[in-house]
Amino acid sequence: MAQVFTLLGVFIMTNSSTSLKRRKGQTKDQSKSKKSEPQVDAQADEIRESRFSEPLPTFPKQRVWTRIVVVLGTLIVVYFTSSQDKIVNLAKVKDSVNNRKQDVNCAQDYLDEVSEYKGCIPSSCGRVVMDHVVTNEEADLLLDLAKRGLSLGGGSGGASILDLHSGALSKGDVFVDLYSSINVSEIFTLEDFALYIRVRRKIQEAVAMNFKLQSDKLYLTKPTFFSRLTAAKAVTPHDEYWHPHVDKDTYKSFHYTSLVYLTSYGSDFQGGRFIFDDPDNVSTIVEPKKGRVSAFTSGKENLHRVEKVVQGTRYAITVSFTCEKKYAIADPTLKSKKKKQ
Ligand SMILES: O=C(O)CCC(=O)C(=O)O
Ligand SMILES: [Fe+2]
Repeated sequence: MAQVFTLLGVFIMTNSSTSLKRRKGQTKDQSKSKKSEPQVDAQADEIRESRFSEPLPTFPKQRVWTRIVVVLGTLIVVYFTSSQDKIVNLAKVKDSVNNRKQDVNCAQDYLDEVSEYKGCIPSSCGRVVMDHVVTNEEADLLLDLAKRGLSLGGGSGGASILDLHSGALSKGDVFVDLYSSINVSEIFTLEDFALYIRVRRKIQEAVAMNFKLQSDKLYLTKPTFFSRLTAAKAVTPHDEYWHPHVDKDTYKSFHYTSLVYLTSYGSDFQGGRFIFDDPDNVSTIVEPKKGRVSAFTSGKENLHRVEKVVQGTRYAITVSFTCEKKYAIADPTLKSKKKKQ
């Protein structure tokens, strides 16, 4: 706003000096005409003198005020429009990207923490989008897996999750343990787990490559889950997925977050874009697309949110990695999930 007032001040000063010049100019002209008409009588001189000593006529004053109003209005519009979001599209659905990376400065606390893990320190913090790590076929199979699992539960609000590791599944307003109520081999196959493990390993390699890490210094960590988002009204706070958050604040163990999208923005659902809320009101947007992987450092440098889904169903997998071995989790296996008696 300071700029607005500075500009306004400059404008008013410019305007008053113009008025002054105009008045000076008038005096000069008058003296010129005096020289060319030496016989002007005393009465006319008196009238001229009294005209110059009078206040300025009202017409220029109106012009000044009109200009002030116009300039002020323009500056206010400029001020408010410039304080609105600036959009950066990191990856749109129509794009097909290999490794589209955007570097950002690491948050100091993230850097301090991660610096303790040799081989797990990013070359720079940031985000990367990759459309060729997970194939379309793998994405379709993972989508089918997610639908099968979620068909046994499903939240009453707009967000449902399925965690293949723990068996946590949204059901109504709560989470249930899927593996305690069913024999897992009734719904999932060995191939499902093999696919899940293959995909998560490919993602781990891709994260390591893009952030220049040693892949074996990264460990899968929890929670790692499938998500299904719809436009249904939120029932519990868990349904409010659209709030800006920092993954590392929510989950202490996270150092790298990755997302695999199983459906596409624009065709399978509307809304639901992934947004990094960057400094200076910049919104950096990733449009979810089937098979697209988005990965980022999990610190405060990557504050983010998911837009509300307004139509359709959005499926994704959150796959998270840590540098801290004690937070590592094993890959899920079909065998270890037995129906509890
Ligand atoms: O599904 C997404 O795009 C992001 C989800 C997310 O922010 C999270 O799981 O922490
Ligand atoms: Fe997140």
